Amino acid sequence: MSSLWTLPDDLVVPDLREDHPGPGAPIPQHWSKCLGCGDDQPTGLAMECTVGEGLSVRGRFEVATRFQGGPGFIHGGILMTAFDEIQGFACNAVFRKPVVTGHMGTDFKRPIPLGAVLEFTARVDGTVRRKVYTSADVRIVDGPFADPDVIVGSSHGLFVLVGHEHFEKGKDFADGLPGSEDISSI
Ligand SMILES: CCCCC/C=C\C/C=C\C/C=C\C/C=C\CCCC(=O)SCCNC(=O)CCNC(=O)[C@H](O)C(C)(C)COP(=O)(O)OP(=O)(O)OC[C@H]1O[C@@H](n2cnc3c(N)ncnc32)[C@H](O)[C@@H]1OP(=O)(O)O
Repeated sequence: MSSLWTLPDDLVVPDLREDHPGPGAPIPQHWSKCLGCGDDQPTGLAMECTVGEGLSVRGRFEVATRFQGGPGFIHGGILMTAFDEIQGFACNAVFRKPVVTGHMGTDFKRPIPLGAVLEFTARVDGTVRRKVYTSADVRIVDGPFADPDVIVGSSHGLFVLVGHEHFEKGKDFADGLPGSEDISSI
């Protein structure tokens, strides 16, 4: 079973920037307090991301006990959080500009056990004006149920390019603010 998701006919596939780093280059957290990638967010996923082939990025994290939904398995919302993060990173790697999630859909194809090490691949499929269309999949590459040939979940997203003023509205409520070490400060 797979969700219905149709890319628009007027999709524009972006070129890679000349200074785009090659596959395997590490991508820093976008800021330390982020639930998805931050290293100063003890309840978070601390997803580690690298540049992938072409317009893609990769991300990895281990399913900790605190991410349990049904007994022994990942909570579906945690998987969606990871997909949100990695598709956001795909946009950021290609455009080096902030995006926010407008819409996301996720297919849960196989149960994912606690202790599994998940590897995500996300890519920019194209743009229409400020809209960035993305897709992603995930495999278990280590730990229980590991089989790198099996896609255990997939996702599509519509992200919207925004200016930094979008985030100004949150400053009064923020738990810290991005620093120079975070890619958000670019
Ligand atoms: C303090 C400084 C901090 C600076 C941080 C800076 C940067 C961060 C940098 C890097 C990040 C790196 C990696 C990212 C990692 C993770 C990402 C996680 C992302 C999130 O987790 S983020 C939280 C959840 N997210 C929201 O909190 C969004 C709430 N929302 C809004 O803020 C508005 O809704 C917005 C801005 C989306 C649009 O508003 P708007 O007024 O700017 O523009 P508008 O409405 O015109 O939409 C423009 C075109 O998008 C289409 N469109 C819009 N929404 C759609 C939908 N749902 N479905 C289908 N199409 C949609 C329209 O139909 C139109 O399409 P068209 O061009 O065809 O007319």
